[in-house]
Amino acid sequence: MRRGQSSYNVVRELVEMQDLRIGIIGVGQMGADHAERVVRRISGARLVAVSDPDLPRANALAESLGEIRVIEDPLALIGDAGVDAVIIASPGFAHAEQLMACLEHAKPVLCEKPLTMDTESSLRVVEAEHKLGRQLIQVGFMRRFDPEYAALKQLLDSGELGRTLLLHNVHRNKSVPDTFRSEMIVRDSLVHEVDVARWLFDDEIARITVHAPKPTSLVANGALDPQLAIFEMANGAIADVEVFVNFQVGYEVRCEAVAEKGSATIGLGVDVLTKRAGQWGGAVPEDYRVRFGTAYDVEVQRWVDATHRREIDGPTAWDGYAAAAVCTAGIQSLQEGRPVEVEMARKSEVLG
Ligand SMILES: NC(=O)C1=CN([C@@H]2O[C@H](COP(=O)(O)OP(=O)(O)OC[C@H]3O[C@@H](n4cnc5c(N)ncnc54)[C@H](O)[C@@H]3O)[C@@H](O)[C@H]2O)C=CC1
Ligand SMILES: O=C1[C@@H](O)[C@H](O)[C@@H](O)[C@H](O)[C@H]1O
Repeated sequence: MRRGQSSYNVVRELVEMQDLRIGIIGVGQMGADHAERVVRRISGARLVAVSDPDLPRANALAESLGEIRVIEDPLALIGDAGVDAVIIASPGFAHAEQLMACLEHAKPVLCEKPLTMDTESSLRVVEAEHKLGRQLIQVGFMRRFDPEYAALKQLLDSGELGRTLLLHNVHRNKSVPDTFRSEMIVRDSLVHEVDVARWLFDDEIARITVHAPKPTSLVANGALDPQLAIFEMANGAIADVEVFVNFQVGYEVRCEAVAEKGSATIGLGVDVLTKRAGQWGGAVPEDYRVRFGTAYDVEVQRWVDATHRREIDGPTAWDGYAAAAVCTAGIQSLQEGRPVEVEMARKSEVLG
């Protein structure tokens, strides 16, 4: 014990020494949300650094959350000896380079989806991680941690309803920025259902068709919105997905699984059903941060806990790669107006 130091402080310091020291890259909407989560709700970890090319934004966030360093260069944050683990919440185009740097420095990383922007770079990431002989990358497909999705997965896996034959999905955002084009709807939004279908069916998507009905007149950037996607799973099951990112009303995510002996639906929002002033109904969440707040909390807490054990506990780099391959085929389908086979390396050939 140092002179003048209380035993309480010694214990506190020991606890803090064991905390995972997290650095966050990209502190826009999602990164700022994760920063607040790590500071206020996650145990066994503390936020020590942030990085964002928008320095005023990074400075303002760091100041509002306490003693947090701002490291201008994201690669310097990854290499910093005071950072044990990284959350990547930069835009998708920056992920490949930042993930490779995390692998180079052997830093565990929770990377927001998409893993990278294309199949080839995603595969390079998978291969680089495999070479290290340790899984360091977890991908931010947070729906796997949502209590409703988790209950649905458990029910389907129990076999109580027989084999699952179909999934009907709805994915609607209130609105997105003007820069959100047709391809982004596939890569940034539909990618969640790509992961959900692979996860719930425990199977790969063999073929994808993305249809573009007459677009909403409420976006002026030429985006094909809404889109209707059909995933044909390798084992013959089918999932359909409506993605509509300028729905105006609010955020809605639903999934109905149809099985041999019954069906199960999540995302009805029935827990907020109210009756008042001669009307009945409930609130529609504004966005994903509201609808999936618990899922993000569980995702980050389980990632922190697993990182302490030198493991990951969630979607792997392979899952990110598979999703990238499906989205690449999906974009081709959207452009060519036909079903497209998904081209993917064999898992056993890449991972042994
Ligand atoms: N899991 C989920 O439900 C969600 C995931 N996301 C994902 O999170 C990531 C970030 O998305 P948003 O926060 O919505 O975007 P955003 O545009 O709100 O924030 C991105 C931030 O990254 C910064 N940035 C730009 N280039 C950078 C670089 N090269 N290195 C580091 N930072 C850089 C920007 O200045 C900005 O502050 C994306 O991968 C996105 O797909 C976003 C929303 C929800
Ligand atoms: O990941 C997300 C956003 O990037 C995307 O833009 C939204 O469509 C999704 O609902 C949200 O979960």
